[in-house]
Amino acid sequence: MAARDLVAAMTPSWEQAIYLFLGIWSVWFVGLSIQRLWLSPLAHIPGPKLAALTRLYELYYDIILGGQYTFKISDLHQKYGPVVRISPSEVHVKAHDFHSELYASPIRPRATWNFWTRQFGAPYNDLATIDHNHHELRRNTPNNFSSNQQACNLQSVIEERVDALLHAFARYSNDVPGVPLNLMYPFSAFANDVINEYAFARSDRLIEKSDFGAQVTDSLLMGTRMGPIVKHANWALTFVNILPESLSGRLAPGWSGFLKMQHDILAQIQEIKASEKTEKWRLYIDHPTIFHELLSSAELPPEEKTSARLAQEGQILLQGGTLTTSWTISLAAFHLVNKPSTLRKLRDELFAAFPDPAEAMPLAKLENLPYLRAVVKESLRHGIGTSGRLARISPDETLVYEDAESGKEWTFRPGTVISMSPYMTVMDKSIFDDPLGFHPERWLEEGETLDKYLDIWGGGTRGCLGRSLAYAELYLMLAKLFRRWGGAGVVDGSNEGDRRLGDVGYLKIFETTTRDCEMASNHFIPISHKVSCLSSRVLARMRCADHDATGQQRITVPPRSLLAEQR
Ligand code: HEM
Repeated sequence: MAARDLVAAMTPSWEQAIYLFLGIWSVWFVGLSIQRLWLSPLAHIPGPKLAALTRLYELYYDIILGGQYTFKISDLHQKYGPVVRISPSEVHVKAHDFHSELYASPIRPRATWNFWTRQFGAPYNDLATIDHNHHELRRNTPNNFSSNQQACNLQSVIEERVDALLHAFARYSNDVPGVPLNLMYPFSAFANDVINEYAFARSDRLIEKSDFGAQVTDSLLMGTRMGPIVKHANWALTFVNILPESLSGRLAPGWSGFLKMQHDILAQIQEIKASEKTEKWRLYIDHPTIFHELLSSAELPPEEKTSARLAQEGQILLQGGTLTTSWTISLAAFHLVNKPSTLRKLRDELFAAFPDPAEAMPLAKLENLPYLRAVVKESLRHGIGTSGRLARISPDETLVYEDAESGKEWTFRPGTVISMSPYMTVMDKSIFDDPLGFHPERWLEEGETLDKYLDIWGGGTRGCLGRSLAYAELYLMLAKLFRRWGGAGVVDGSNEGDRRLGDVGYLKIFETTTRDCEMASNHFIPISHKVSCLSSRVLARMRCADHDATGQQRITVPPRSLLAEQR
């Protein structure tokens, strides 16, 4: 009896329990605040106190306002200078001359940060690998795979898909003349087919589908839109993953398509694994898939060759290889048609270099056409690449940044999380005059001096793996498209463009303005305005030349059968 009384006396009431909890929480909160605001090695870095105190500050801009933190960080730099503390453990630097110091050469190890890599939802992937040496090990095999030489070797694969797309454009404009087409989908189908063919030696041939496989693009976009949520609340991904697929597909629109992509990749890996040491494996010698490369690598230990890990490599290749490139091509097409003076110059150059439209277009020759090269660079600048920041940690080297303007020196201890954003360089007025304008000429006038500011590929040993492939796709697509198709201004607006005898057709802009194409939010890749209807990023009405409603120029049109013969 006495013991029971003692237990009862010691058991706190609900009220007491709440006070106890609040007391402990307050002590913890005060301690944490003192540590973050005054004792942290980052305490001397300027920035908003709230950002230094809690990650909820970043969450507010990322999730509540929807991908707005990049813009907020820009504002913070205006207020606090080139070095700003943007979260309890992250410093952001806006100073291009620090880029080579932060991203550094391979002999200066750079790790990355697990909070930052969570957004990719693929923790075993190369891009998400934290440790420098581990990343090197994983990266080494696909690095050989994605060399310049490999992109050249696969020129025929890329060209075949470009031709297929131009054929699909002609078919579309004949079948439904004047009906607008959202160009993002066909260009995304193109990039997706190429990366599938390039890395997995197979293709869903989205270009041939009547809607250009729009669901695949939407699923990939949905994956990137989940990024900020997964970064701040990683459990959300675990939760969605443990739900039955029929339910998770309904909760997150586009998720079913994303899961299908993952299943397809896994199925292919299992098929390839099963074919090891058989005749089928040998059939791939001419065009090995990334999985053949990884599985036969002598450097990679068995734990690096599990199906789950390989599937994540495949997933990031598909995501990285589709949306970035296709968005850049969409922007190039939009801006060229929207600014006829640039289209005219490009077409003059293409017509002079390739008098016969059916002539082969070797990549090496295209890369040496100055105006085309300038158009590609300007489009990449507008595309930004990854609109988010790229974080690095120097594990054992102290980094120093000296602000030339103020003479102030900043020292970052080993282990400090430091990030920079390509967006802030490529949209910097002091480097690129009228940064939102489309001016390929700047790359001709200022020669190679601007090249170092086009840092959209990231840097150091972790820089983009698909750079050569992306360049090859951009050159071939833009050259072939605008050698055969002209531009005709804006639907219900100006008819000014560039239409020439022999053109297969022309592109006209439909309900899209330059502002619509500007970055409106960051979901690791830039998402443009018209956020509510992502699908309307760039619209172009297409017509084969005989459907020319303006009557300005009647051009003999190749009938569909002739188009097919030309190929
Ligand atoms: C316009 C086109 C593209 C742009 C602007 C771009 C940009 C980038 C950037 C900024 C990074 C992060 C680099 C870093 O952390 O320093 C990256 C990584 C990556 N990209 Fe691209 N990318 C493009 C196209 C492609 C293509 C076509 C592929 C497919 C082969 C690809 C595959 C990858 C992969 C696998 C990584 C991770 C590399 C690693 O961590 O080792 N990208 N890309």
